[in-house]
Amino acid sequence: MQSKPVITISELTKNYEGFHLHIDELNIDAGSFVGLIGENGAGKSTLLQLLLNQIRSDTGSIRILGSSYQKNEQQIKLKLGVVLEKNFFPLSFSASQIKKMMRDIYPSWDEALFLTLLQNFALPPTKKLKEFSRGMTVKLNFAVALAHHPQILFADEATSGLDPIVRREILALLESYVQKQKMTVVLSSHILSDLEQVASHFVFIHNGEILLQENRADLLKRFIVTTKKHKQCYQLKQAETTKYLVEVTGKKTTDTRYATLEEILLFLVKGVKIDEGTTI
Ligand SMILES: Nc1ncnc2c1ncn2[C@@H]1O[C@H](COP(=O)(O)OP(=O)(O)OP(=O)(O)O)[C@@H](O)[C@H]1O
Repeated sequence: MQSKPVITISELTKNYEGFHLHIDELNIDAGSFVGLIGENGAGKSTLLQLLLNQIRSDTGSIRILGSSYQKNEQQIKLKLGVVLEKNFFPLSFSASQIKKMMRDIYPSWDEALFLTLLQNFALPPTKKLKEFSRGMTVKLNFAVALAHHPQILFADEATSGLDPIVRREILALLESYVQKQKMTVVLSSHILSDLEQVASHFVFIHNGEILLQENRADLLKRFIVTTKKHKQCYQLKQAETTKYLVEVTGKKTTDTRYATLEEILLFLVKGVKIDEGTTI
């Protein structure tokens, strides 16, 4: 059965000097874990800011949970969880003080869940944020974002600068919310190996446009890496060997392997597409 989209974008544009974001169409279904990926300056944060109504688009429309910000901003925002790269809570606050603040904002605030998350993350309730490490701060921000049962969670580069163990802990938690509660996650990250493990869909932005949107299972089975040149392939010259990315047409042979997400993106952006008849 097809899920209903919880995010619908059509003909969205946003212009800055020297940068143009243009998204024809993007639909994100409930219960998806979307990895938003792209090079520095590709437009990931701009798209997330538009999705959160932090900036206005020049043209086009965004519908979140079947409604628009023009009509229902407050109701929509109460159903969203947000974790950004920078912490936005006062550093003089403790987790307990943040808890008091959040329960006045969110009618769906779940105090028991928040305390459980603090405990699971081993976060002290009374220590001030200014005494937290980066990892502790990020965990707290996720605990706050999850404790009001958001239907969609947006995270922009939130796990950058964290060690792999903390990142895995956070991603596994998000994965469990997606699977058990059909929460939708849209998470931007440059750590492609993380996303390769947890994301169910990838949206790849390049120069302000969506170059690729595909589900994980299809994308990671679509390309193989080989050292043999094929008639139609992407070539990436590296220091020692030249590797080719080939779209899978038949069976994968034993001398090839599936491309990683990082290789696919690197080949698509930096690789040279070799068409039939081209000599290299
Ligand atoms: N407020 C702004 N005013 C002018 N230009 C902006 C503004 N915000 C973003 N831009 C420009 O929009 C482009 C996309 O930036 P954005 O932050 O969306 O990229 P990103 O994909 O999130 O990059 P990164 O991975 O480096 O965080 C950049 O060229 C940036 O300079």
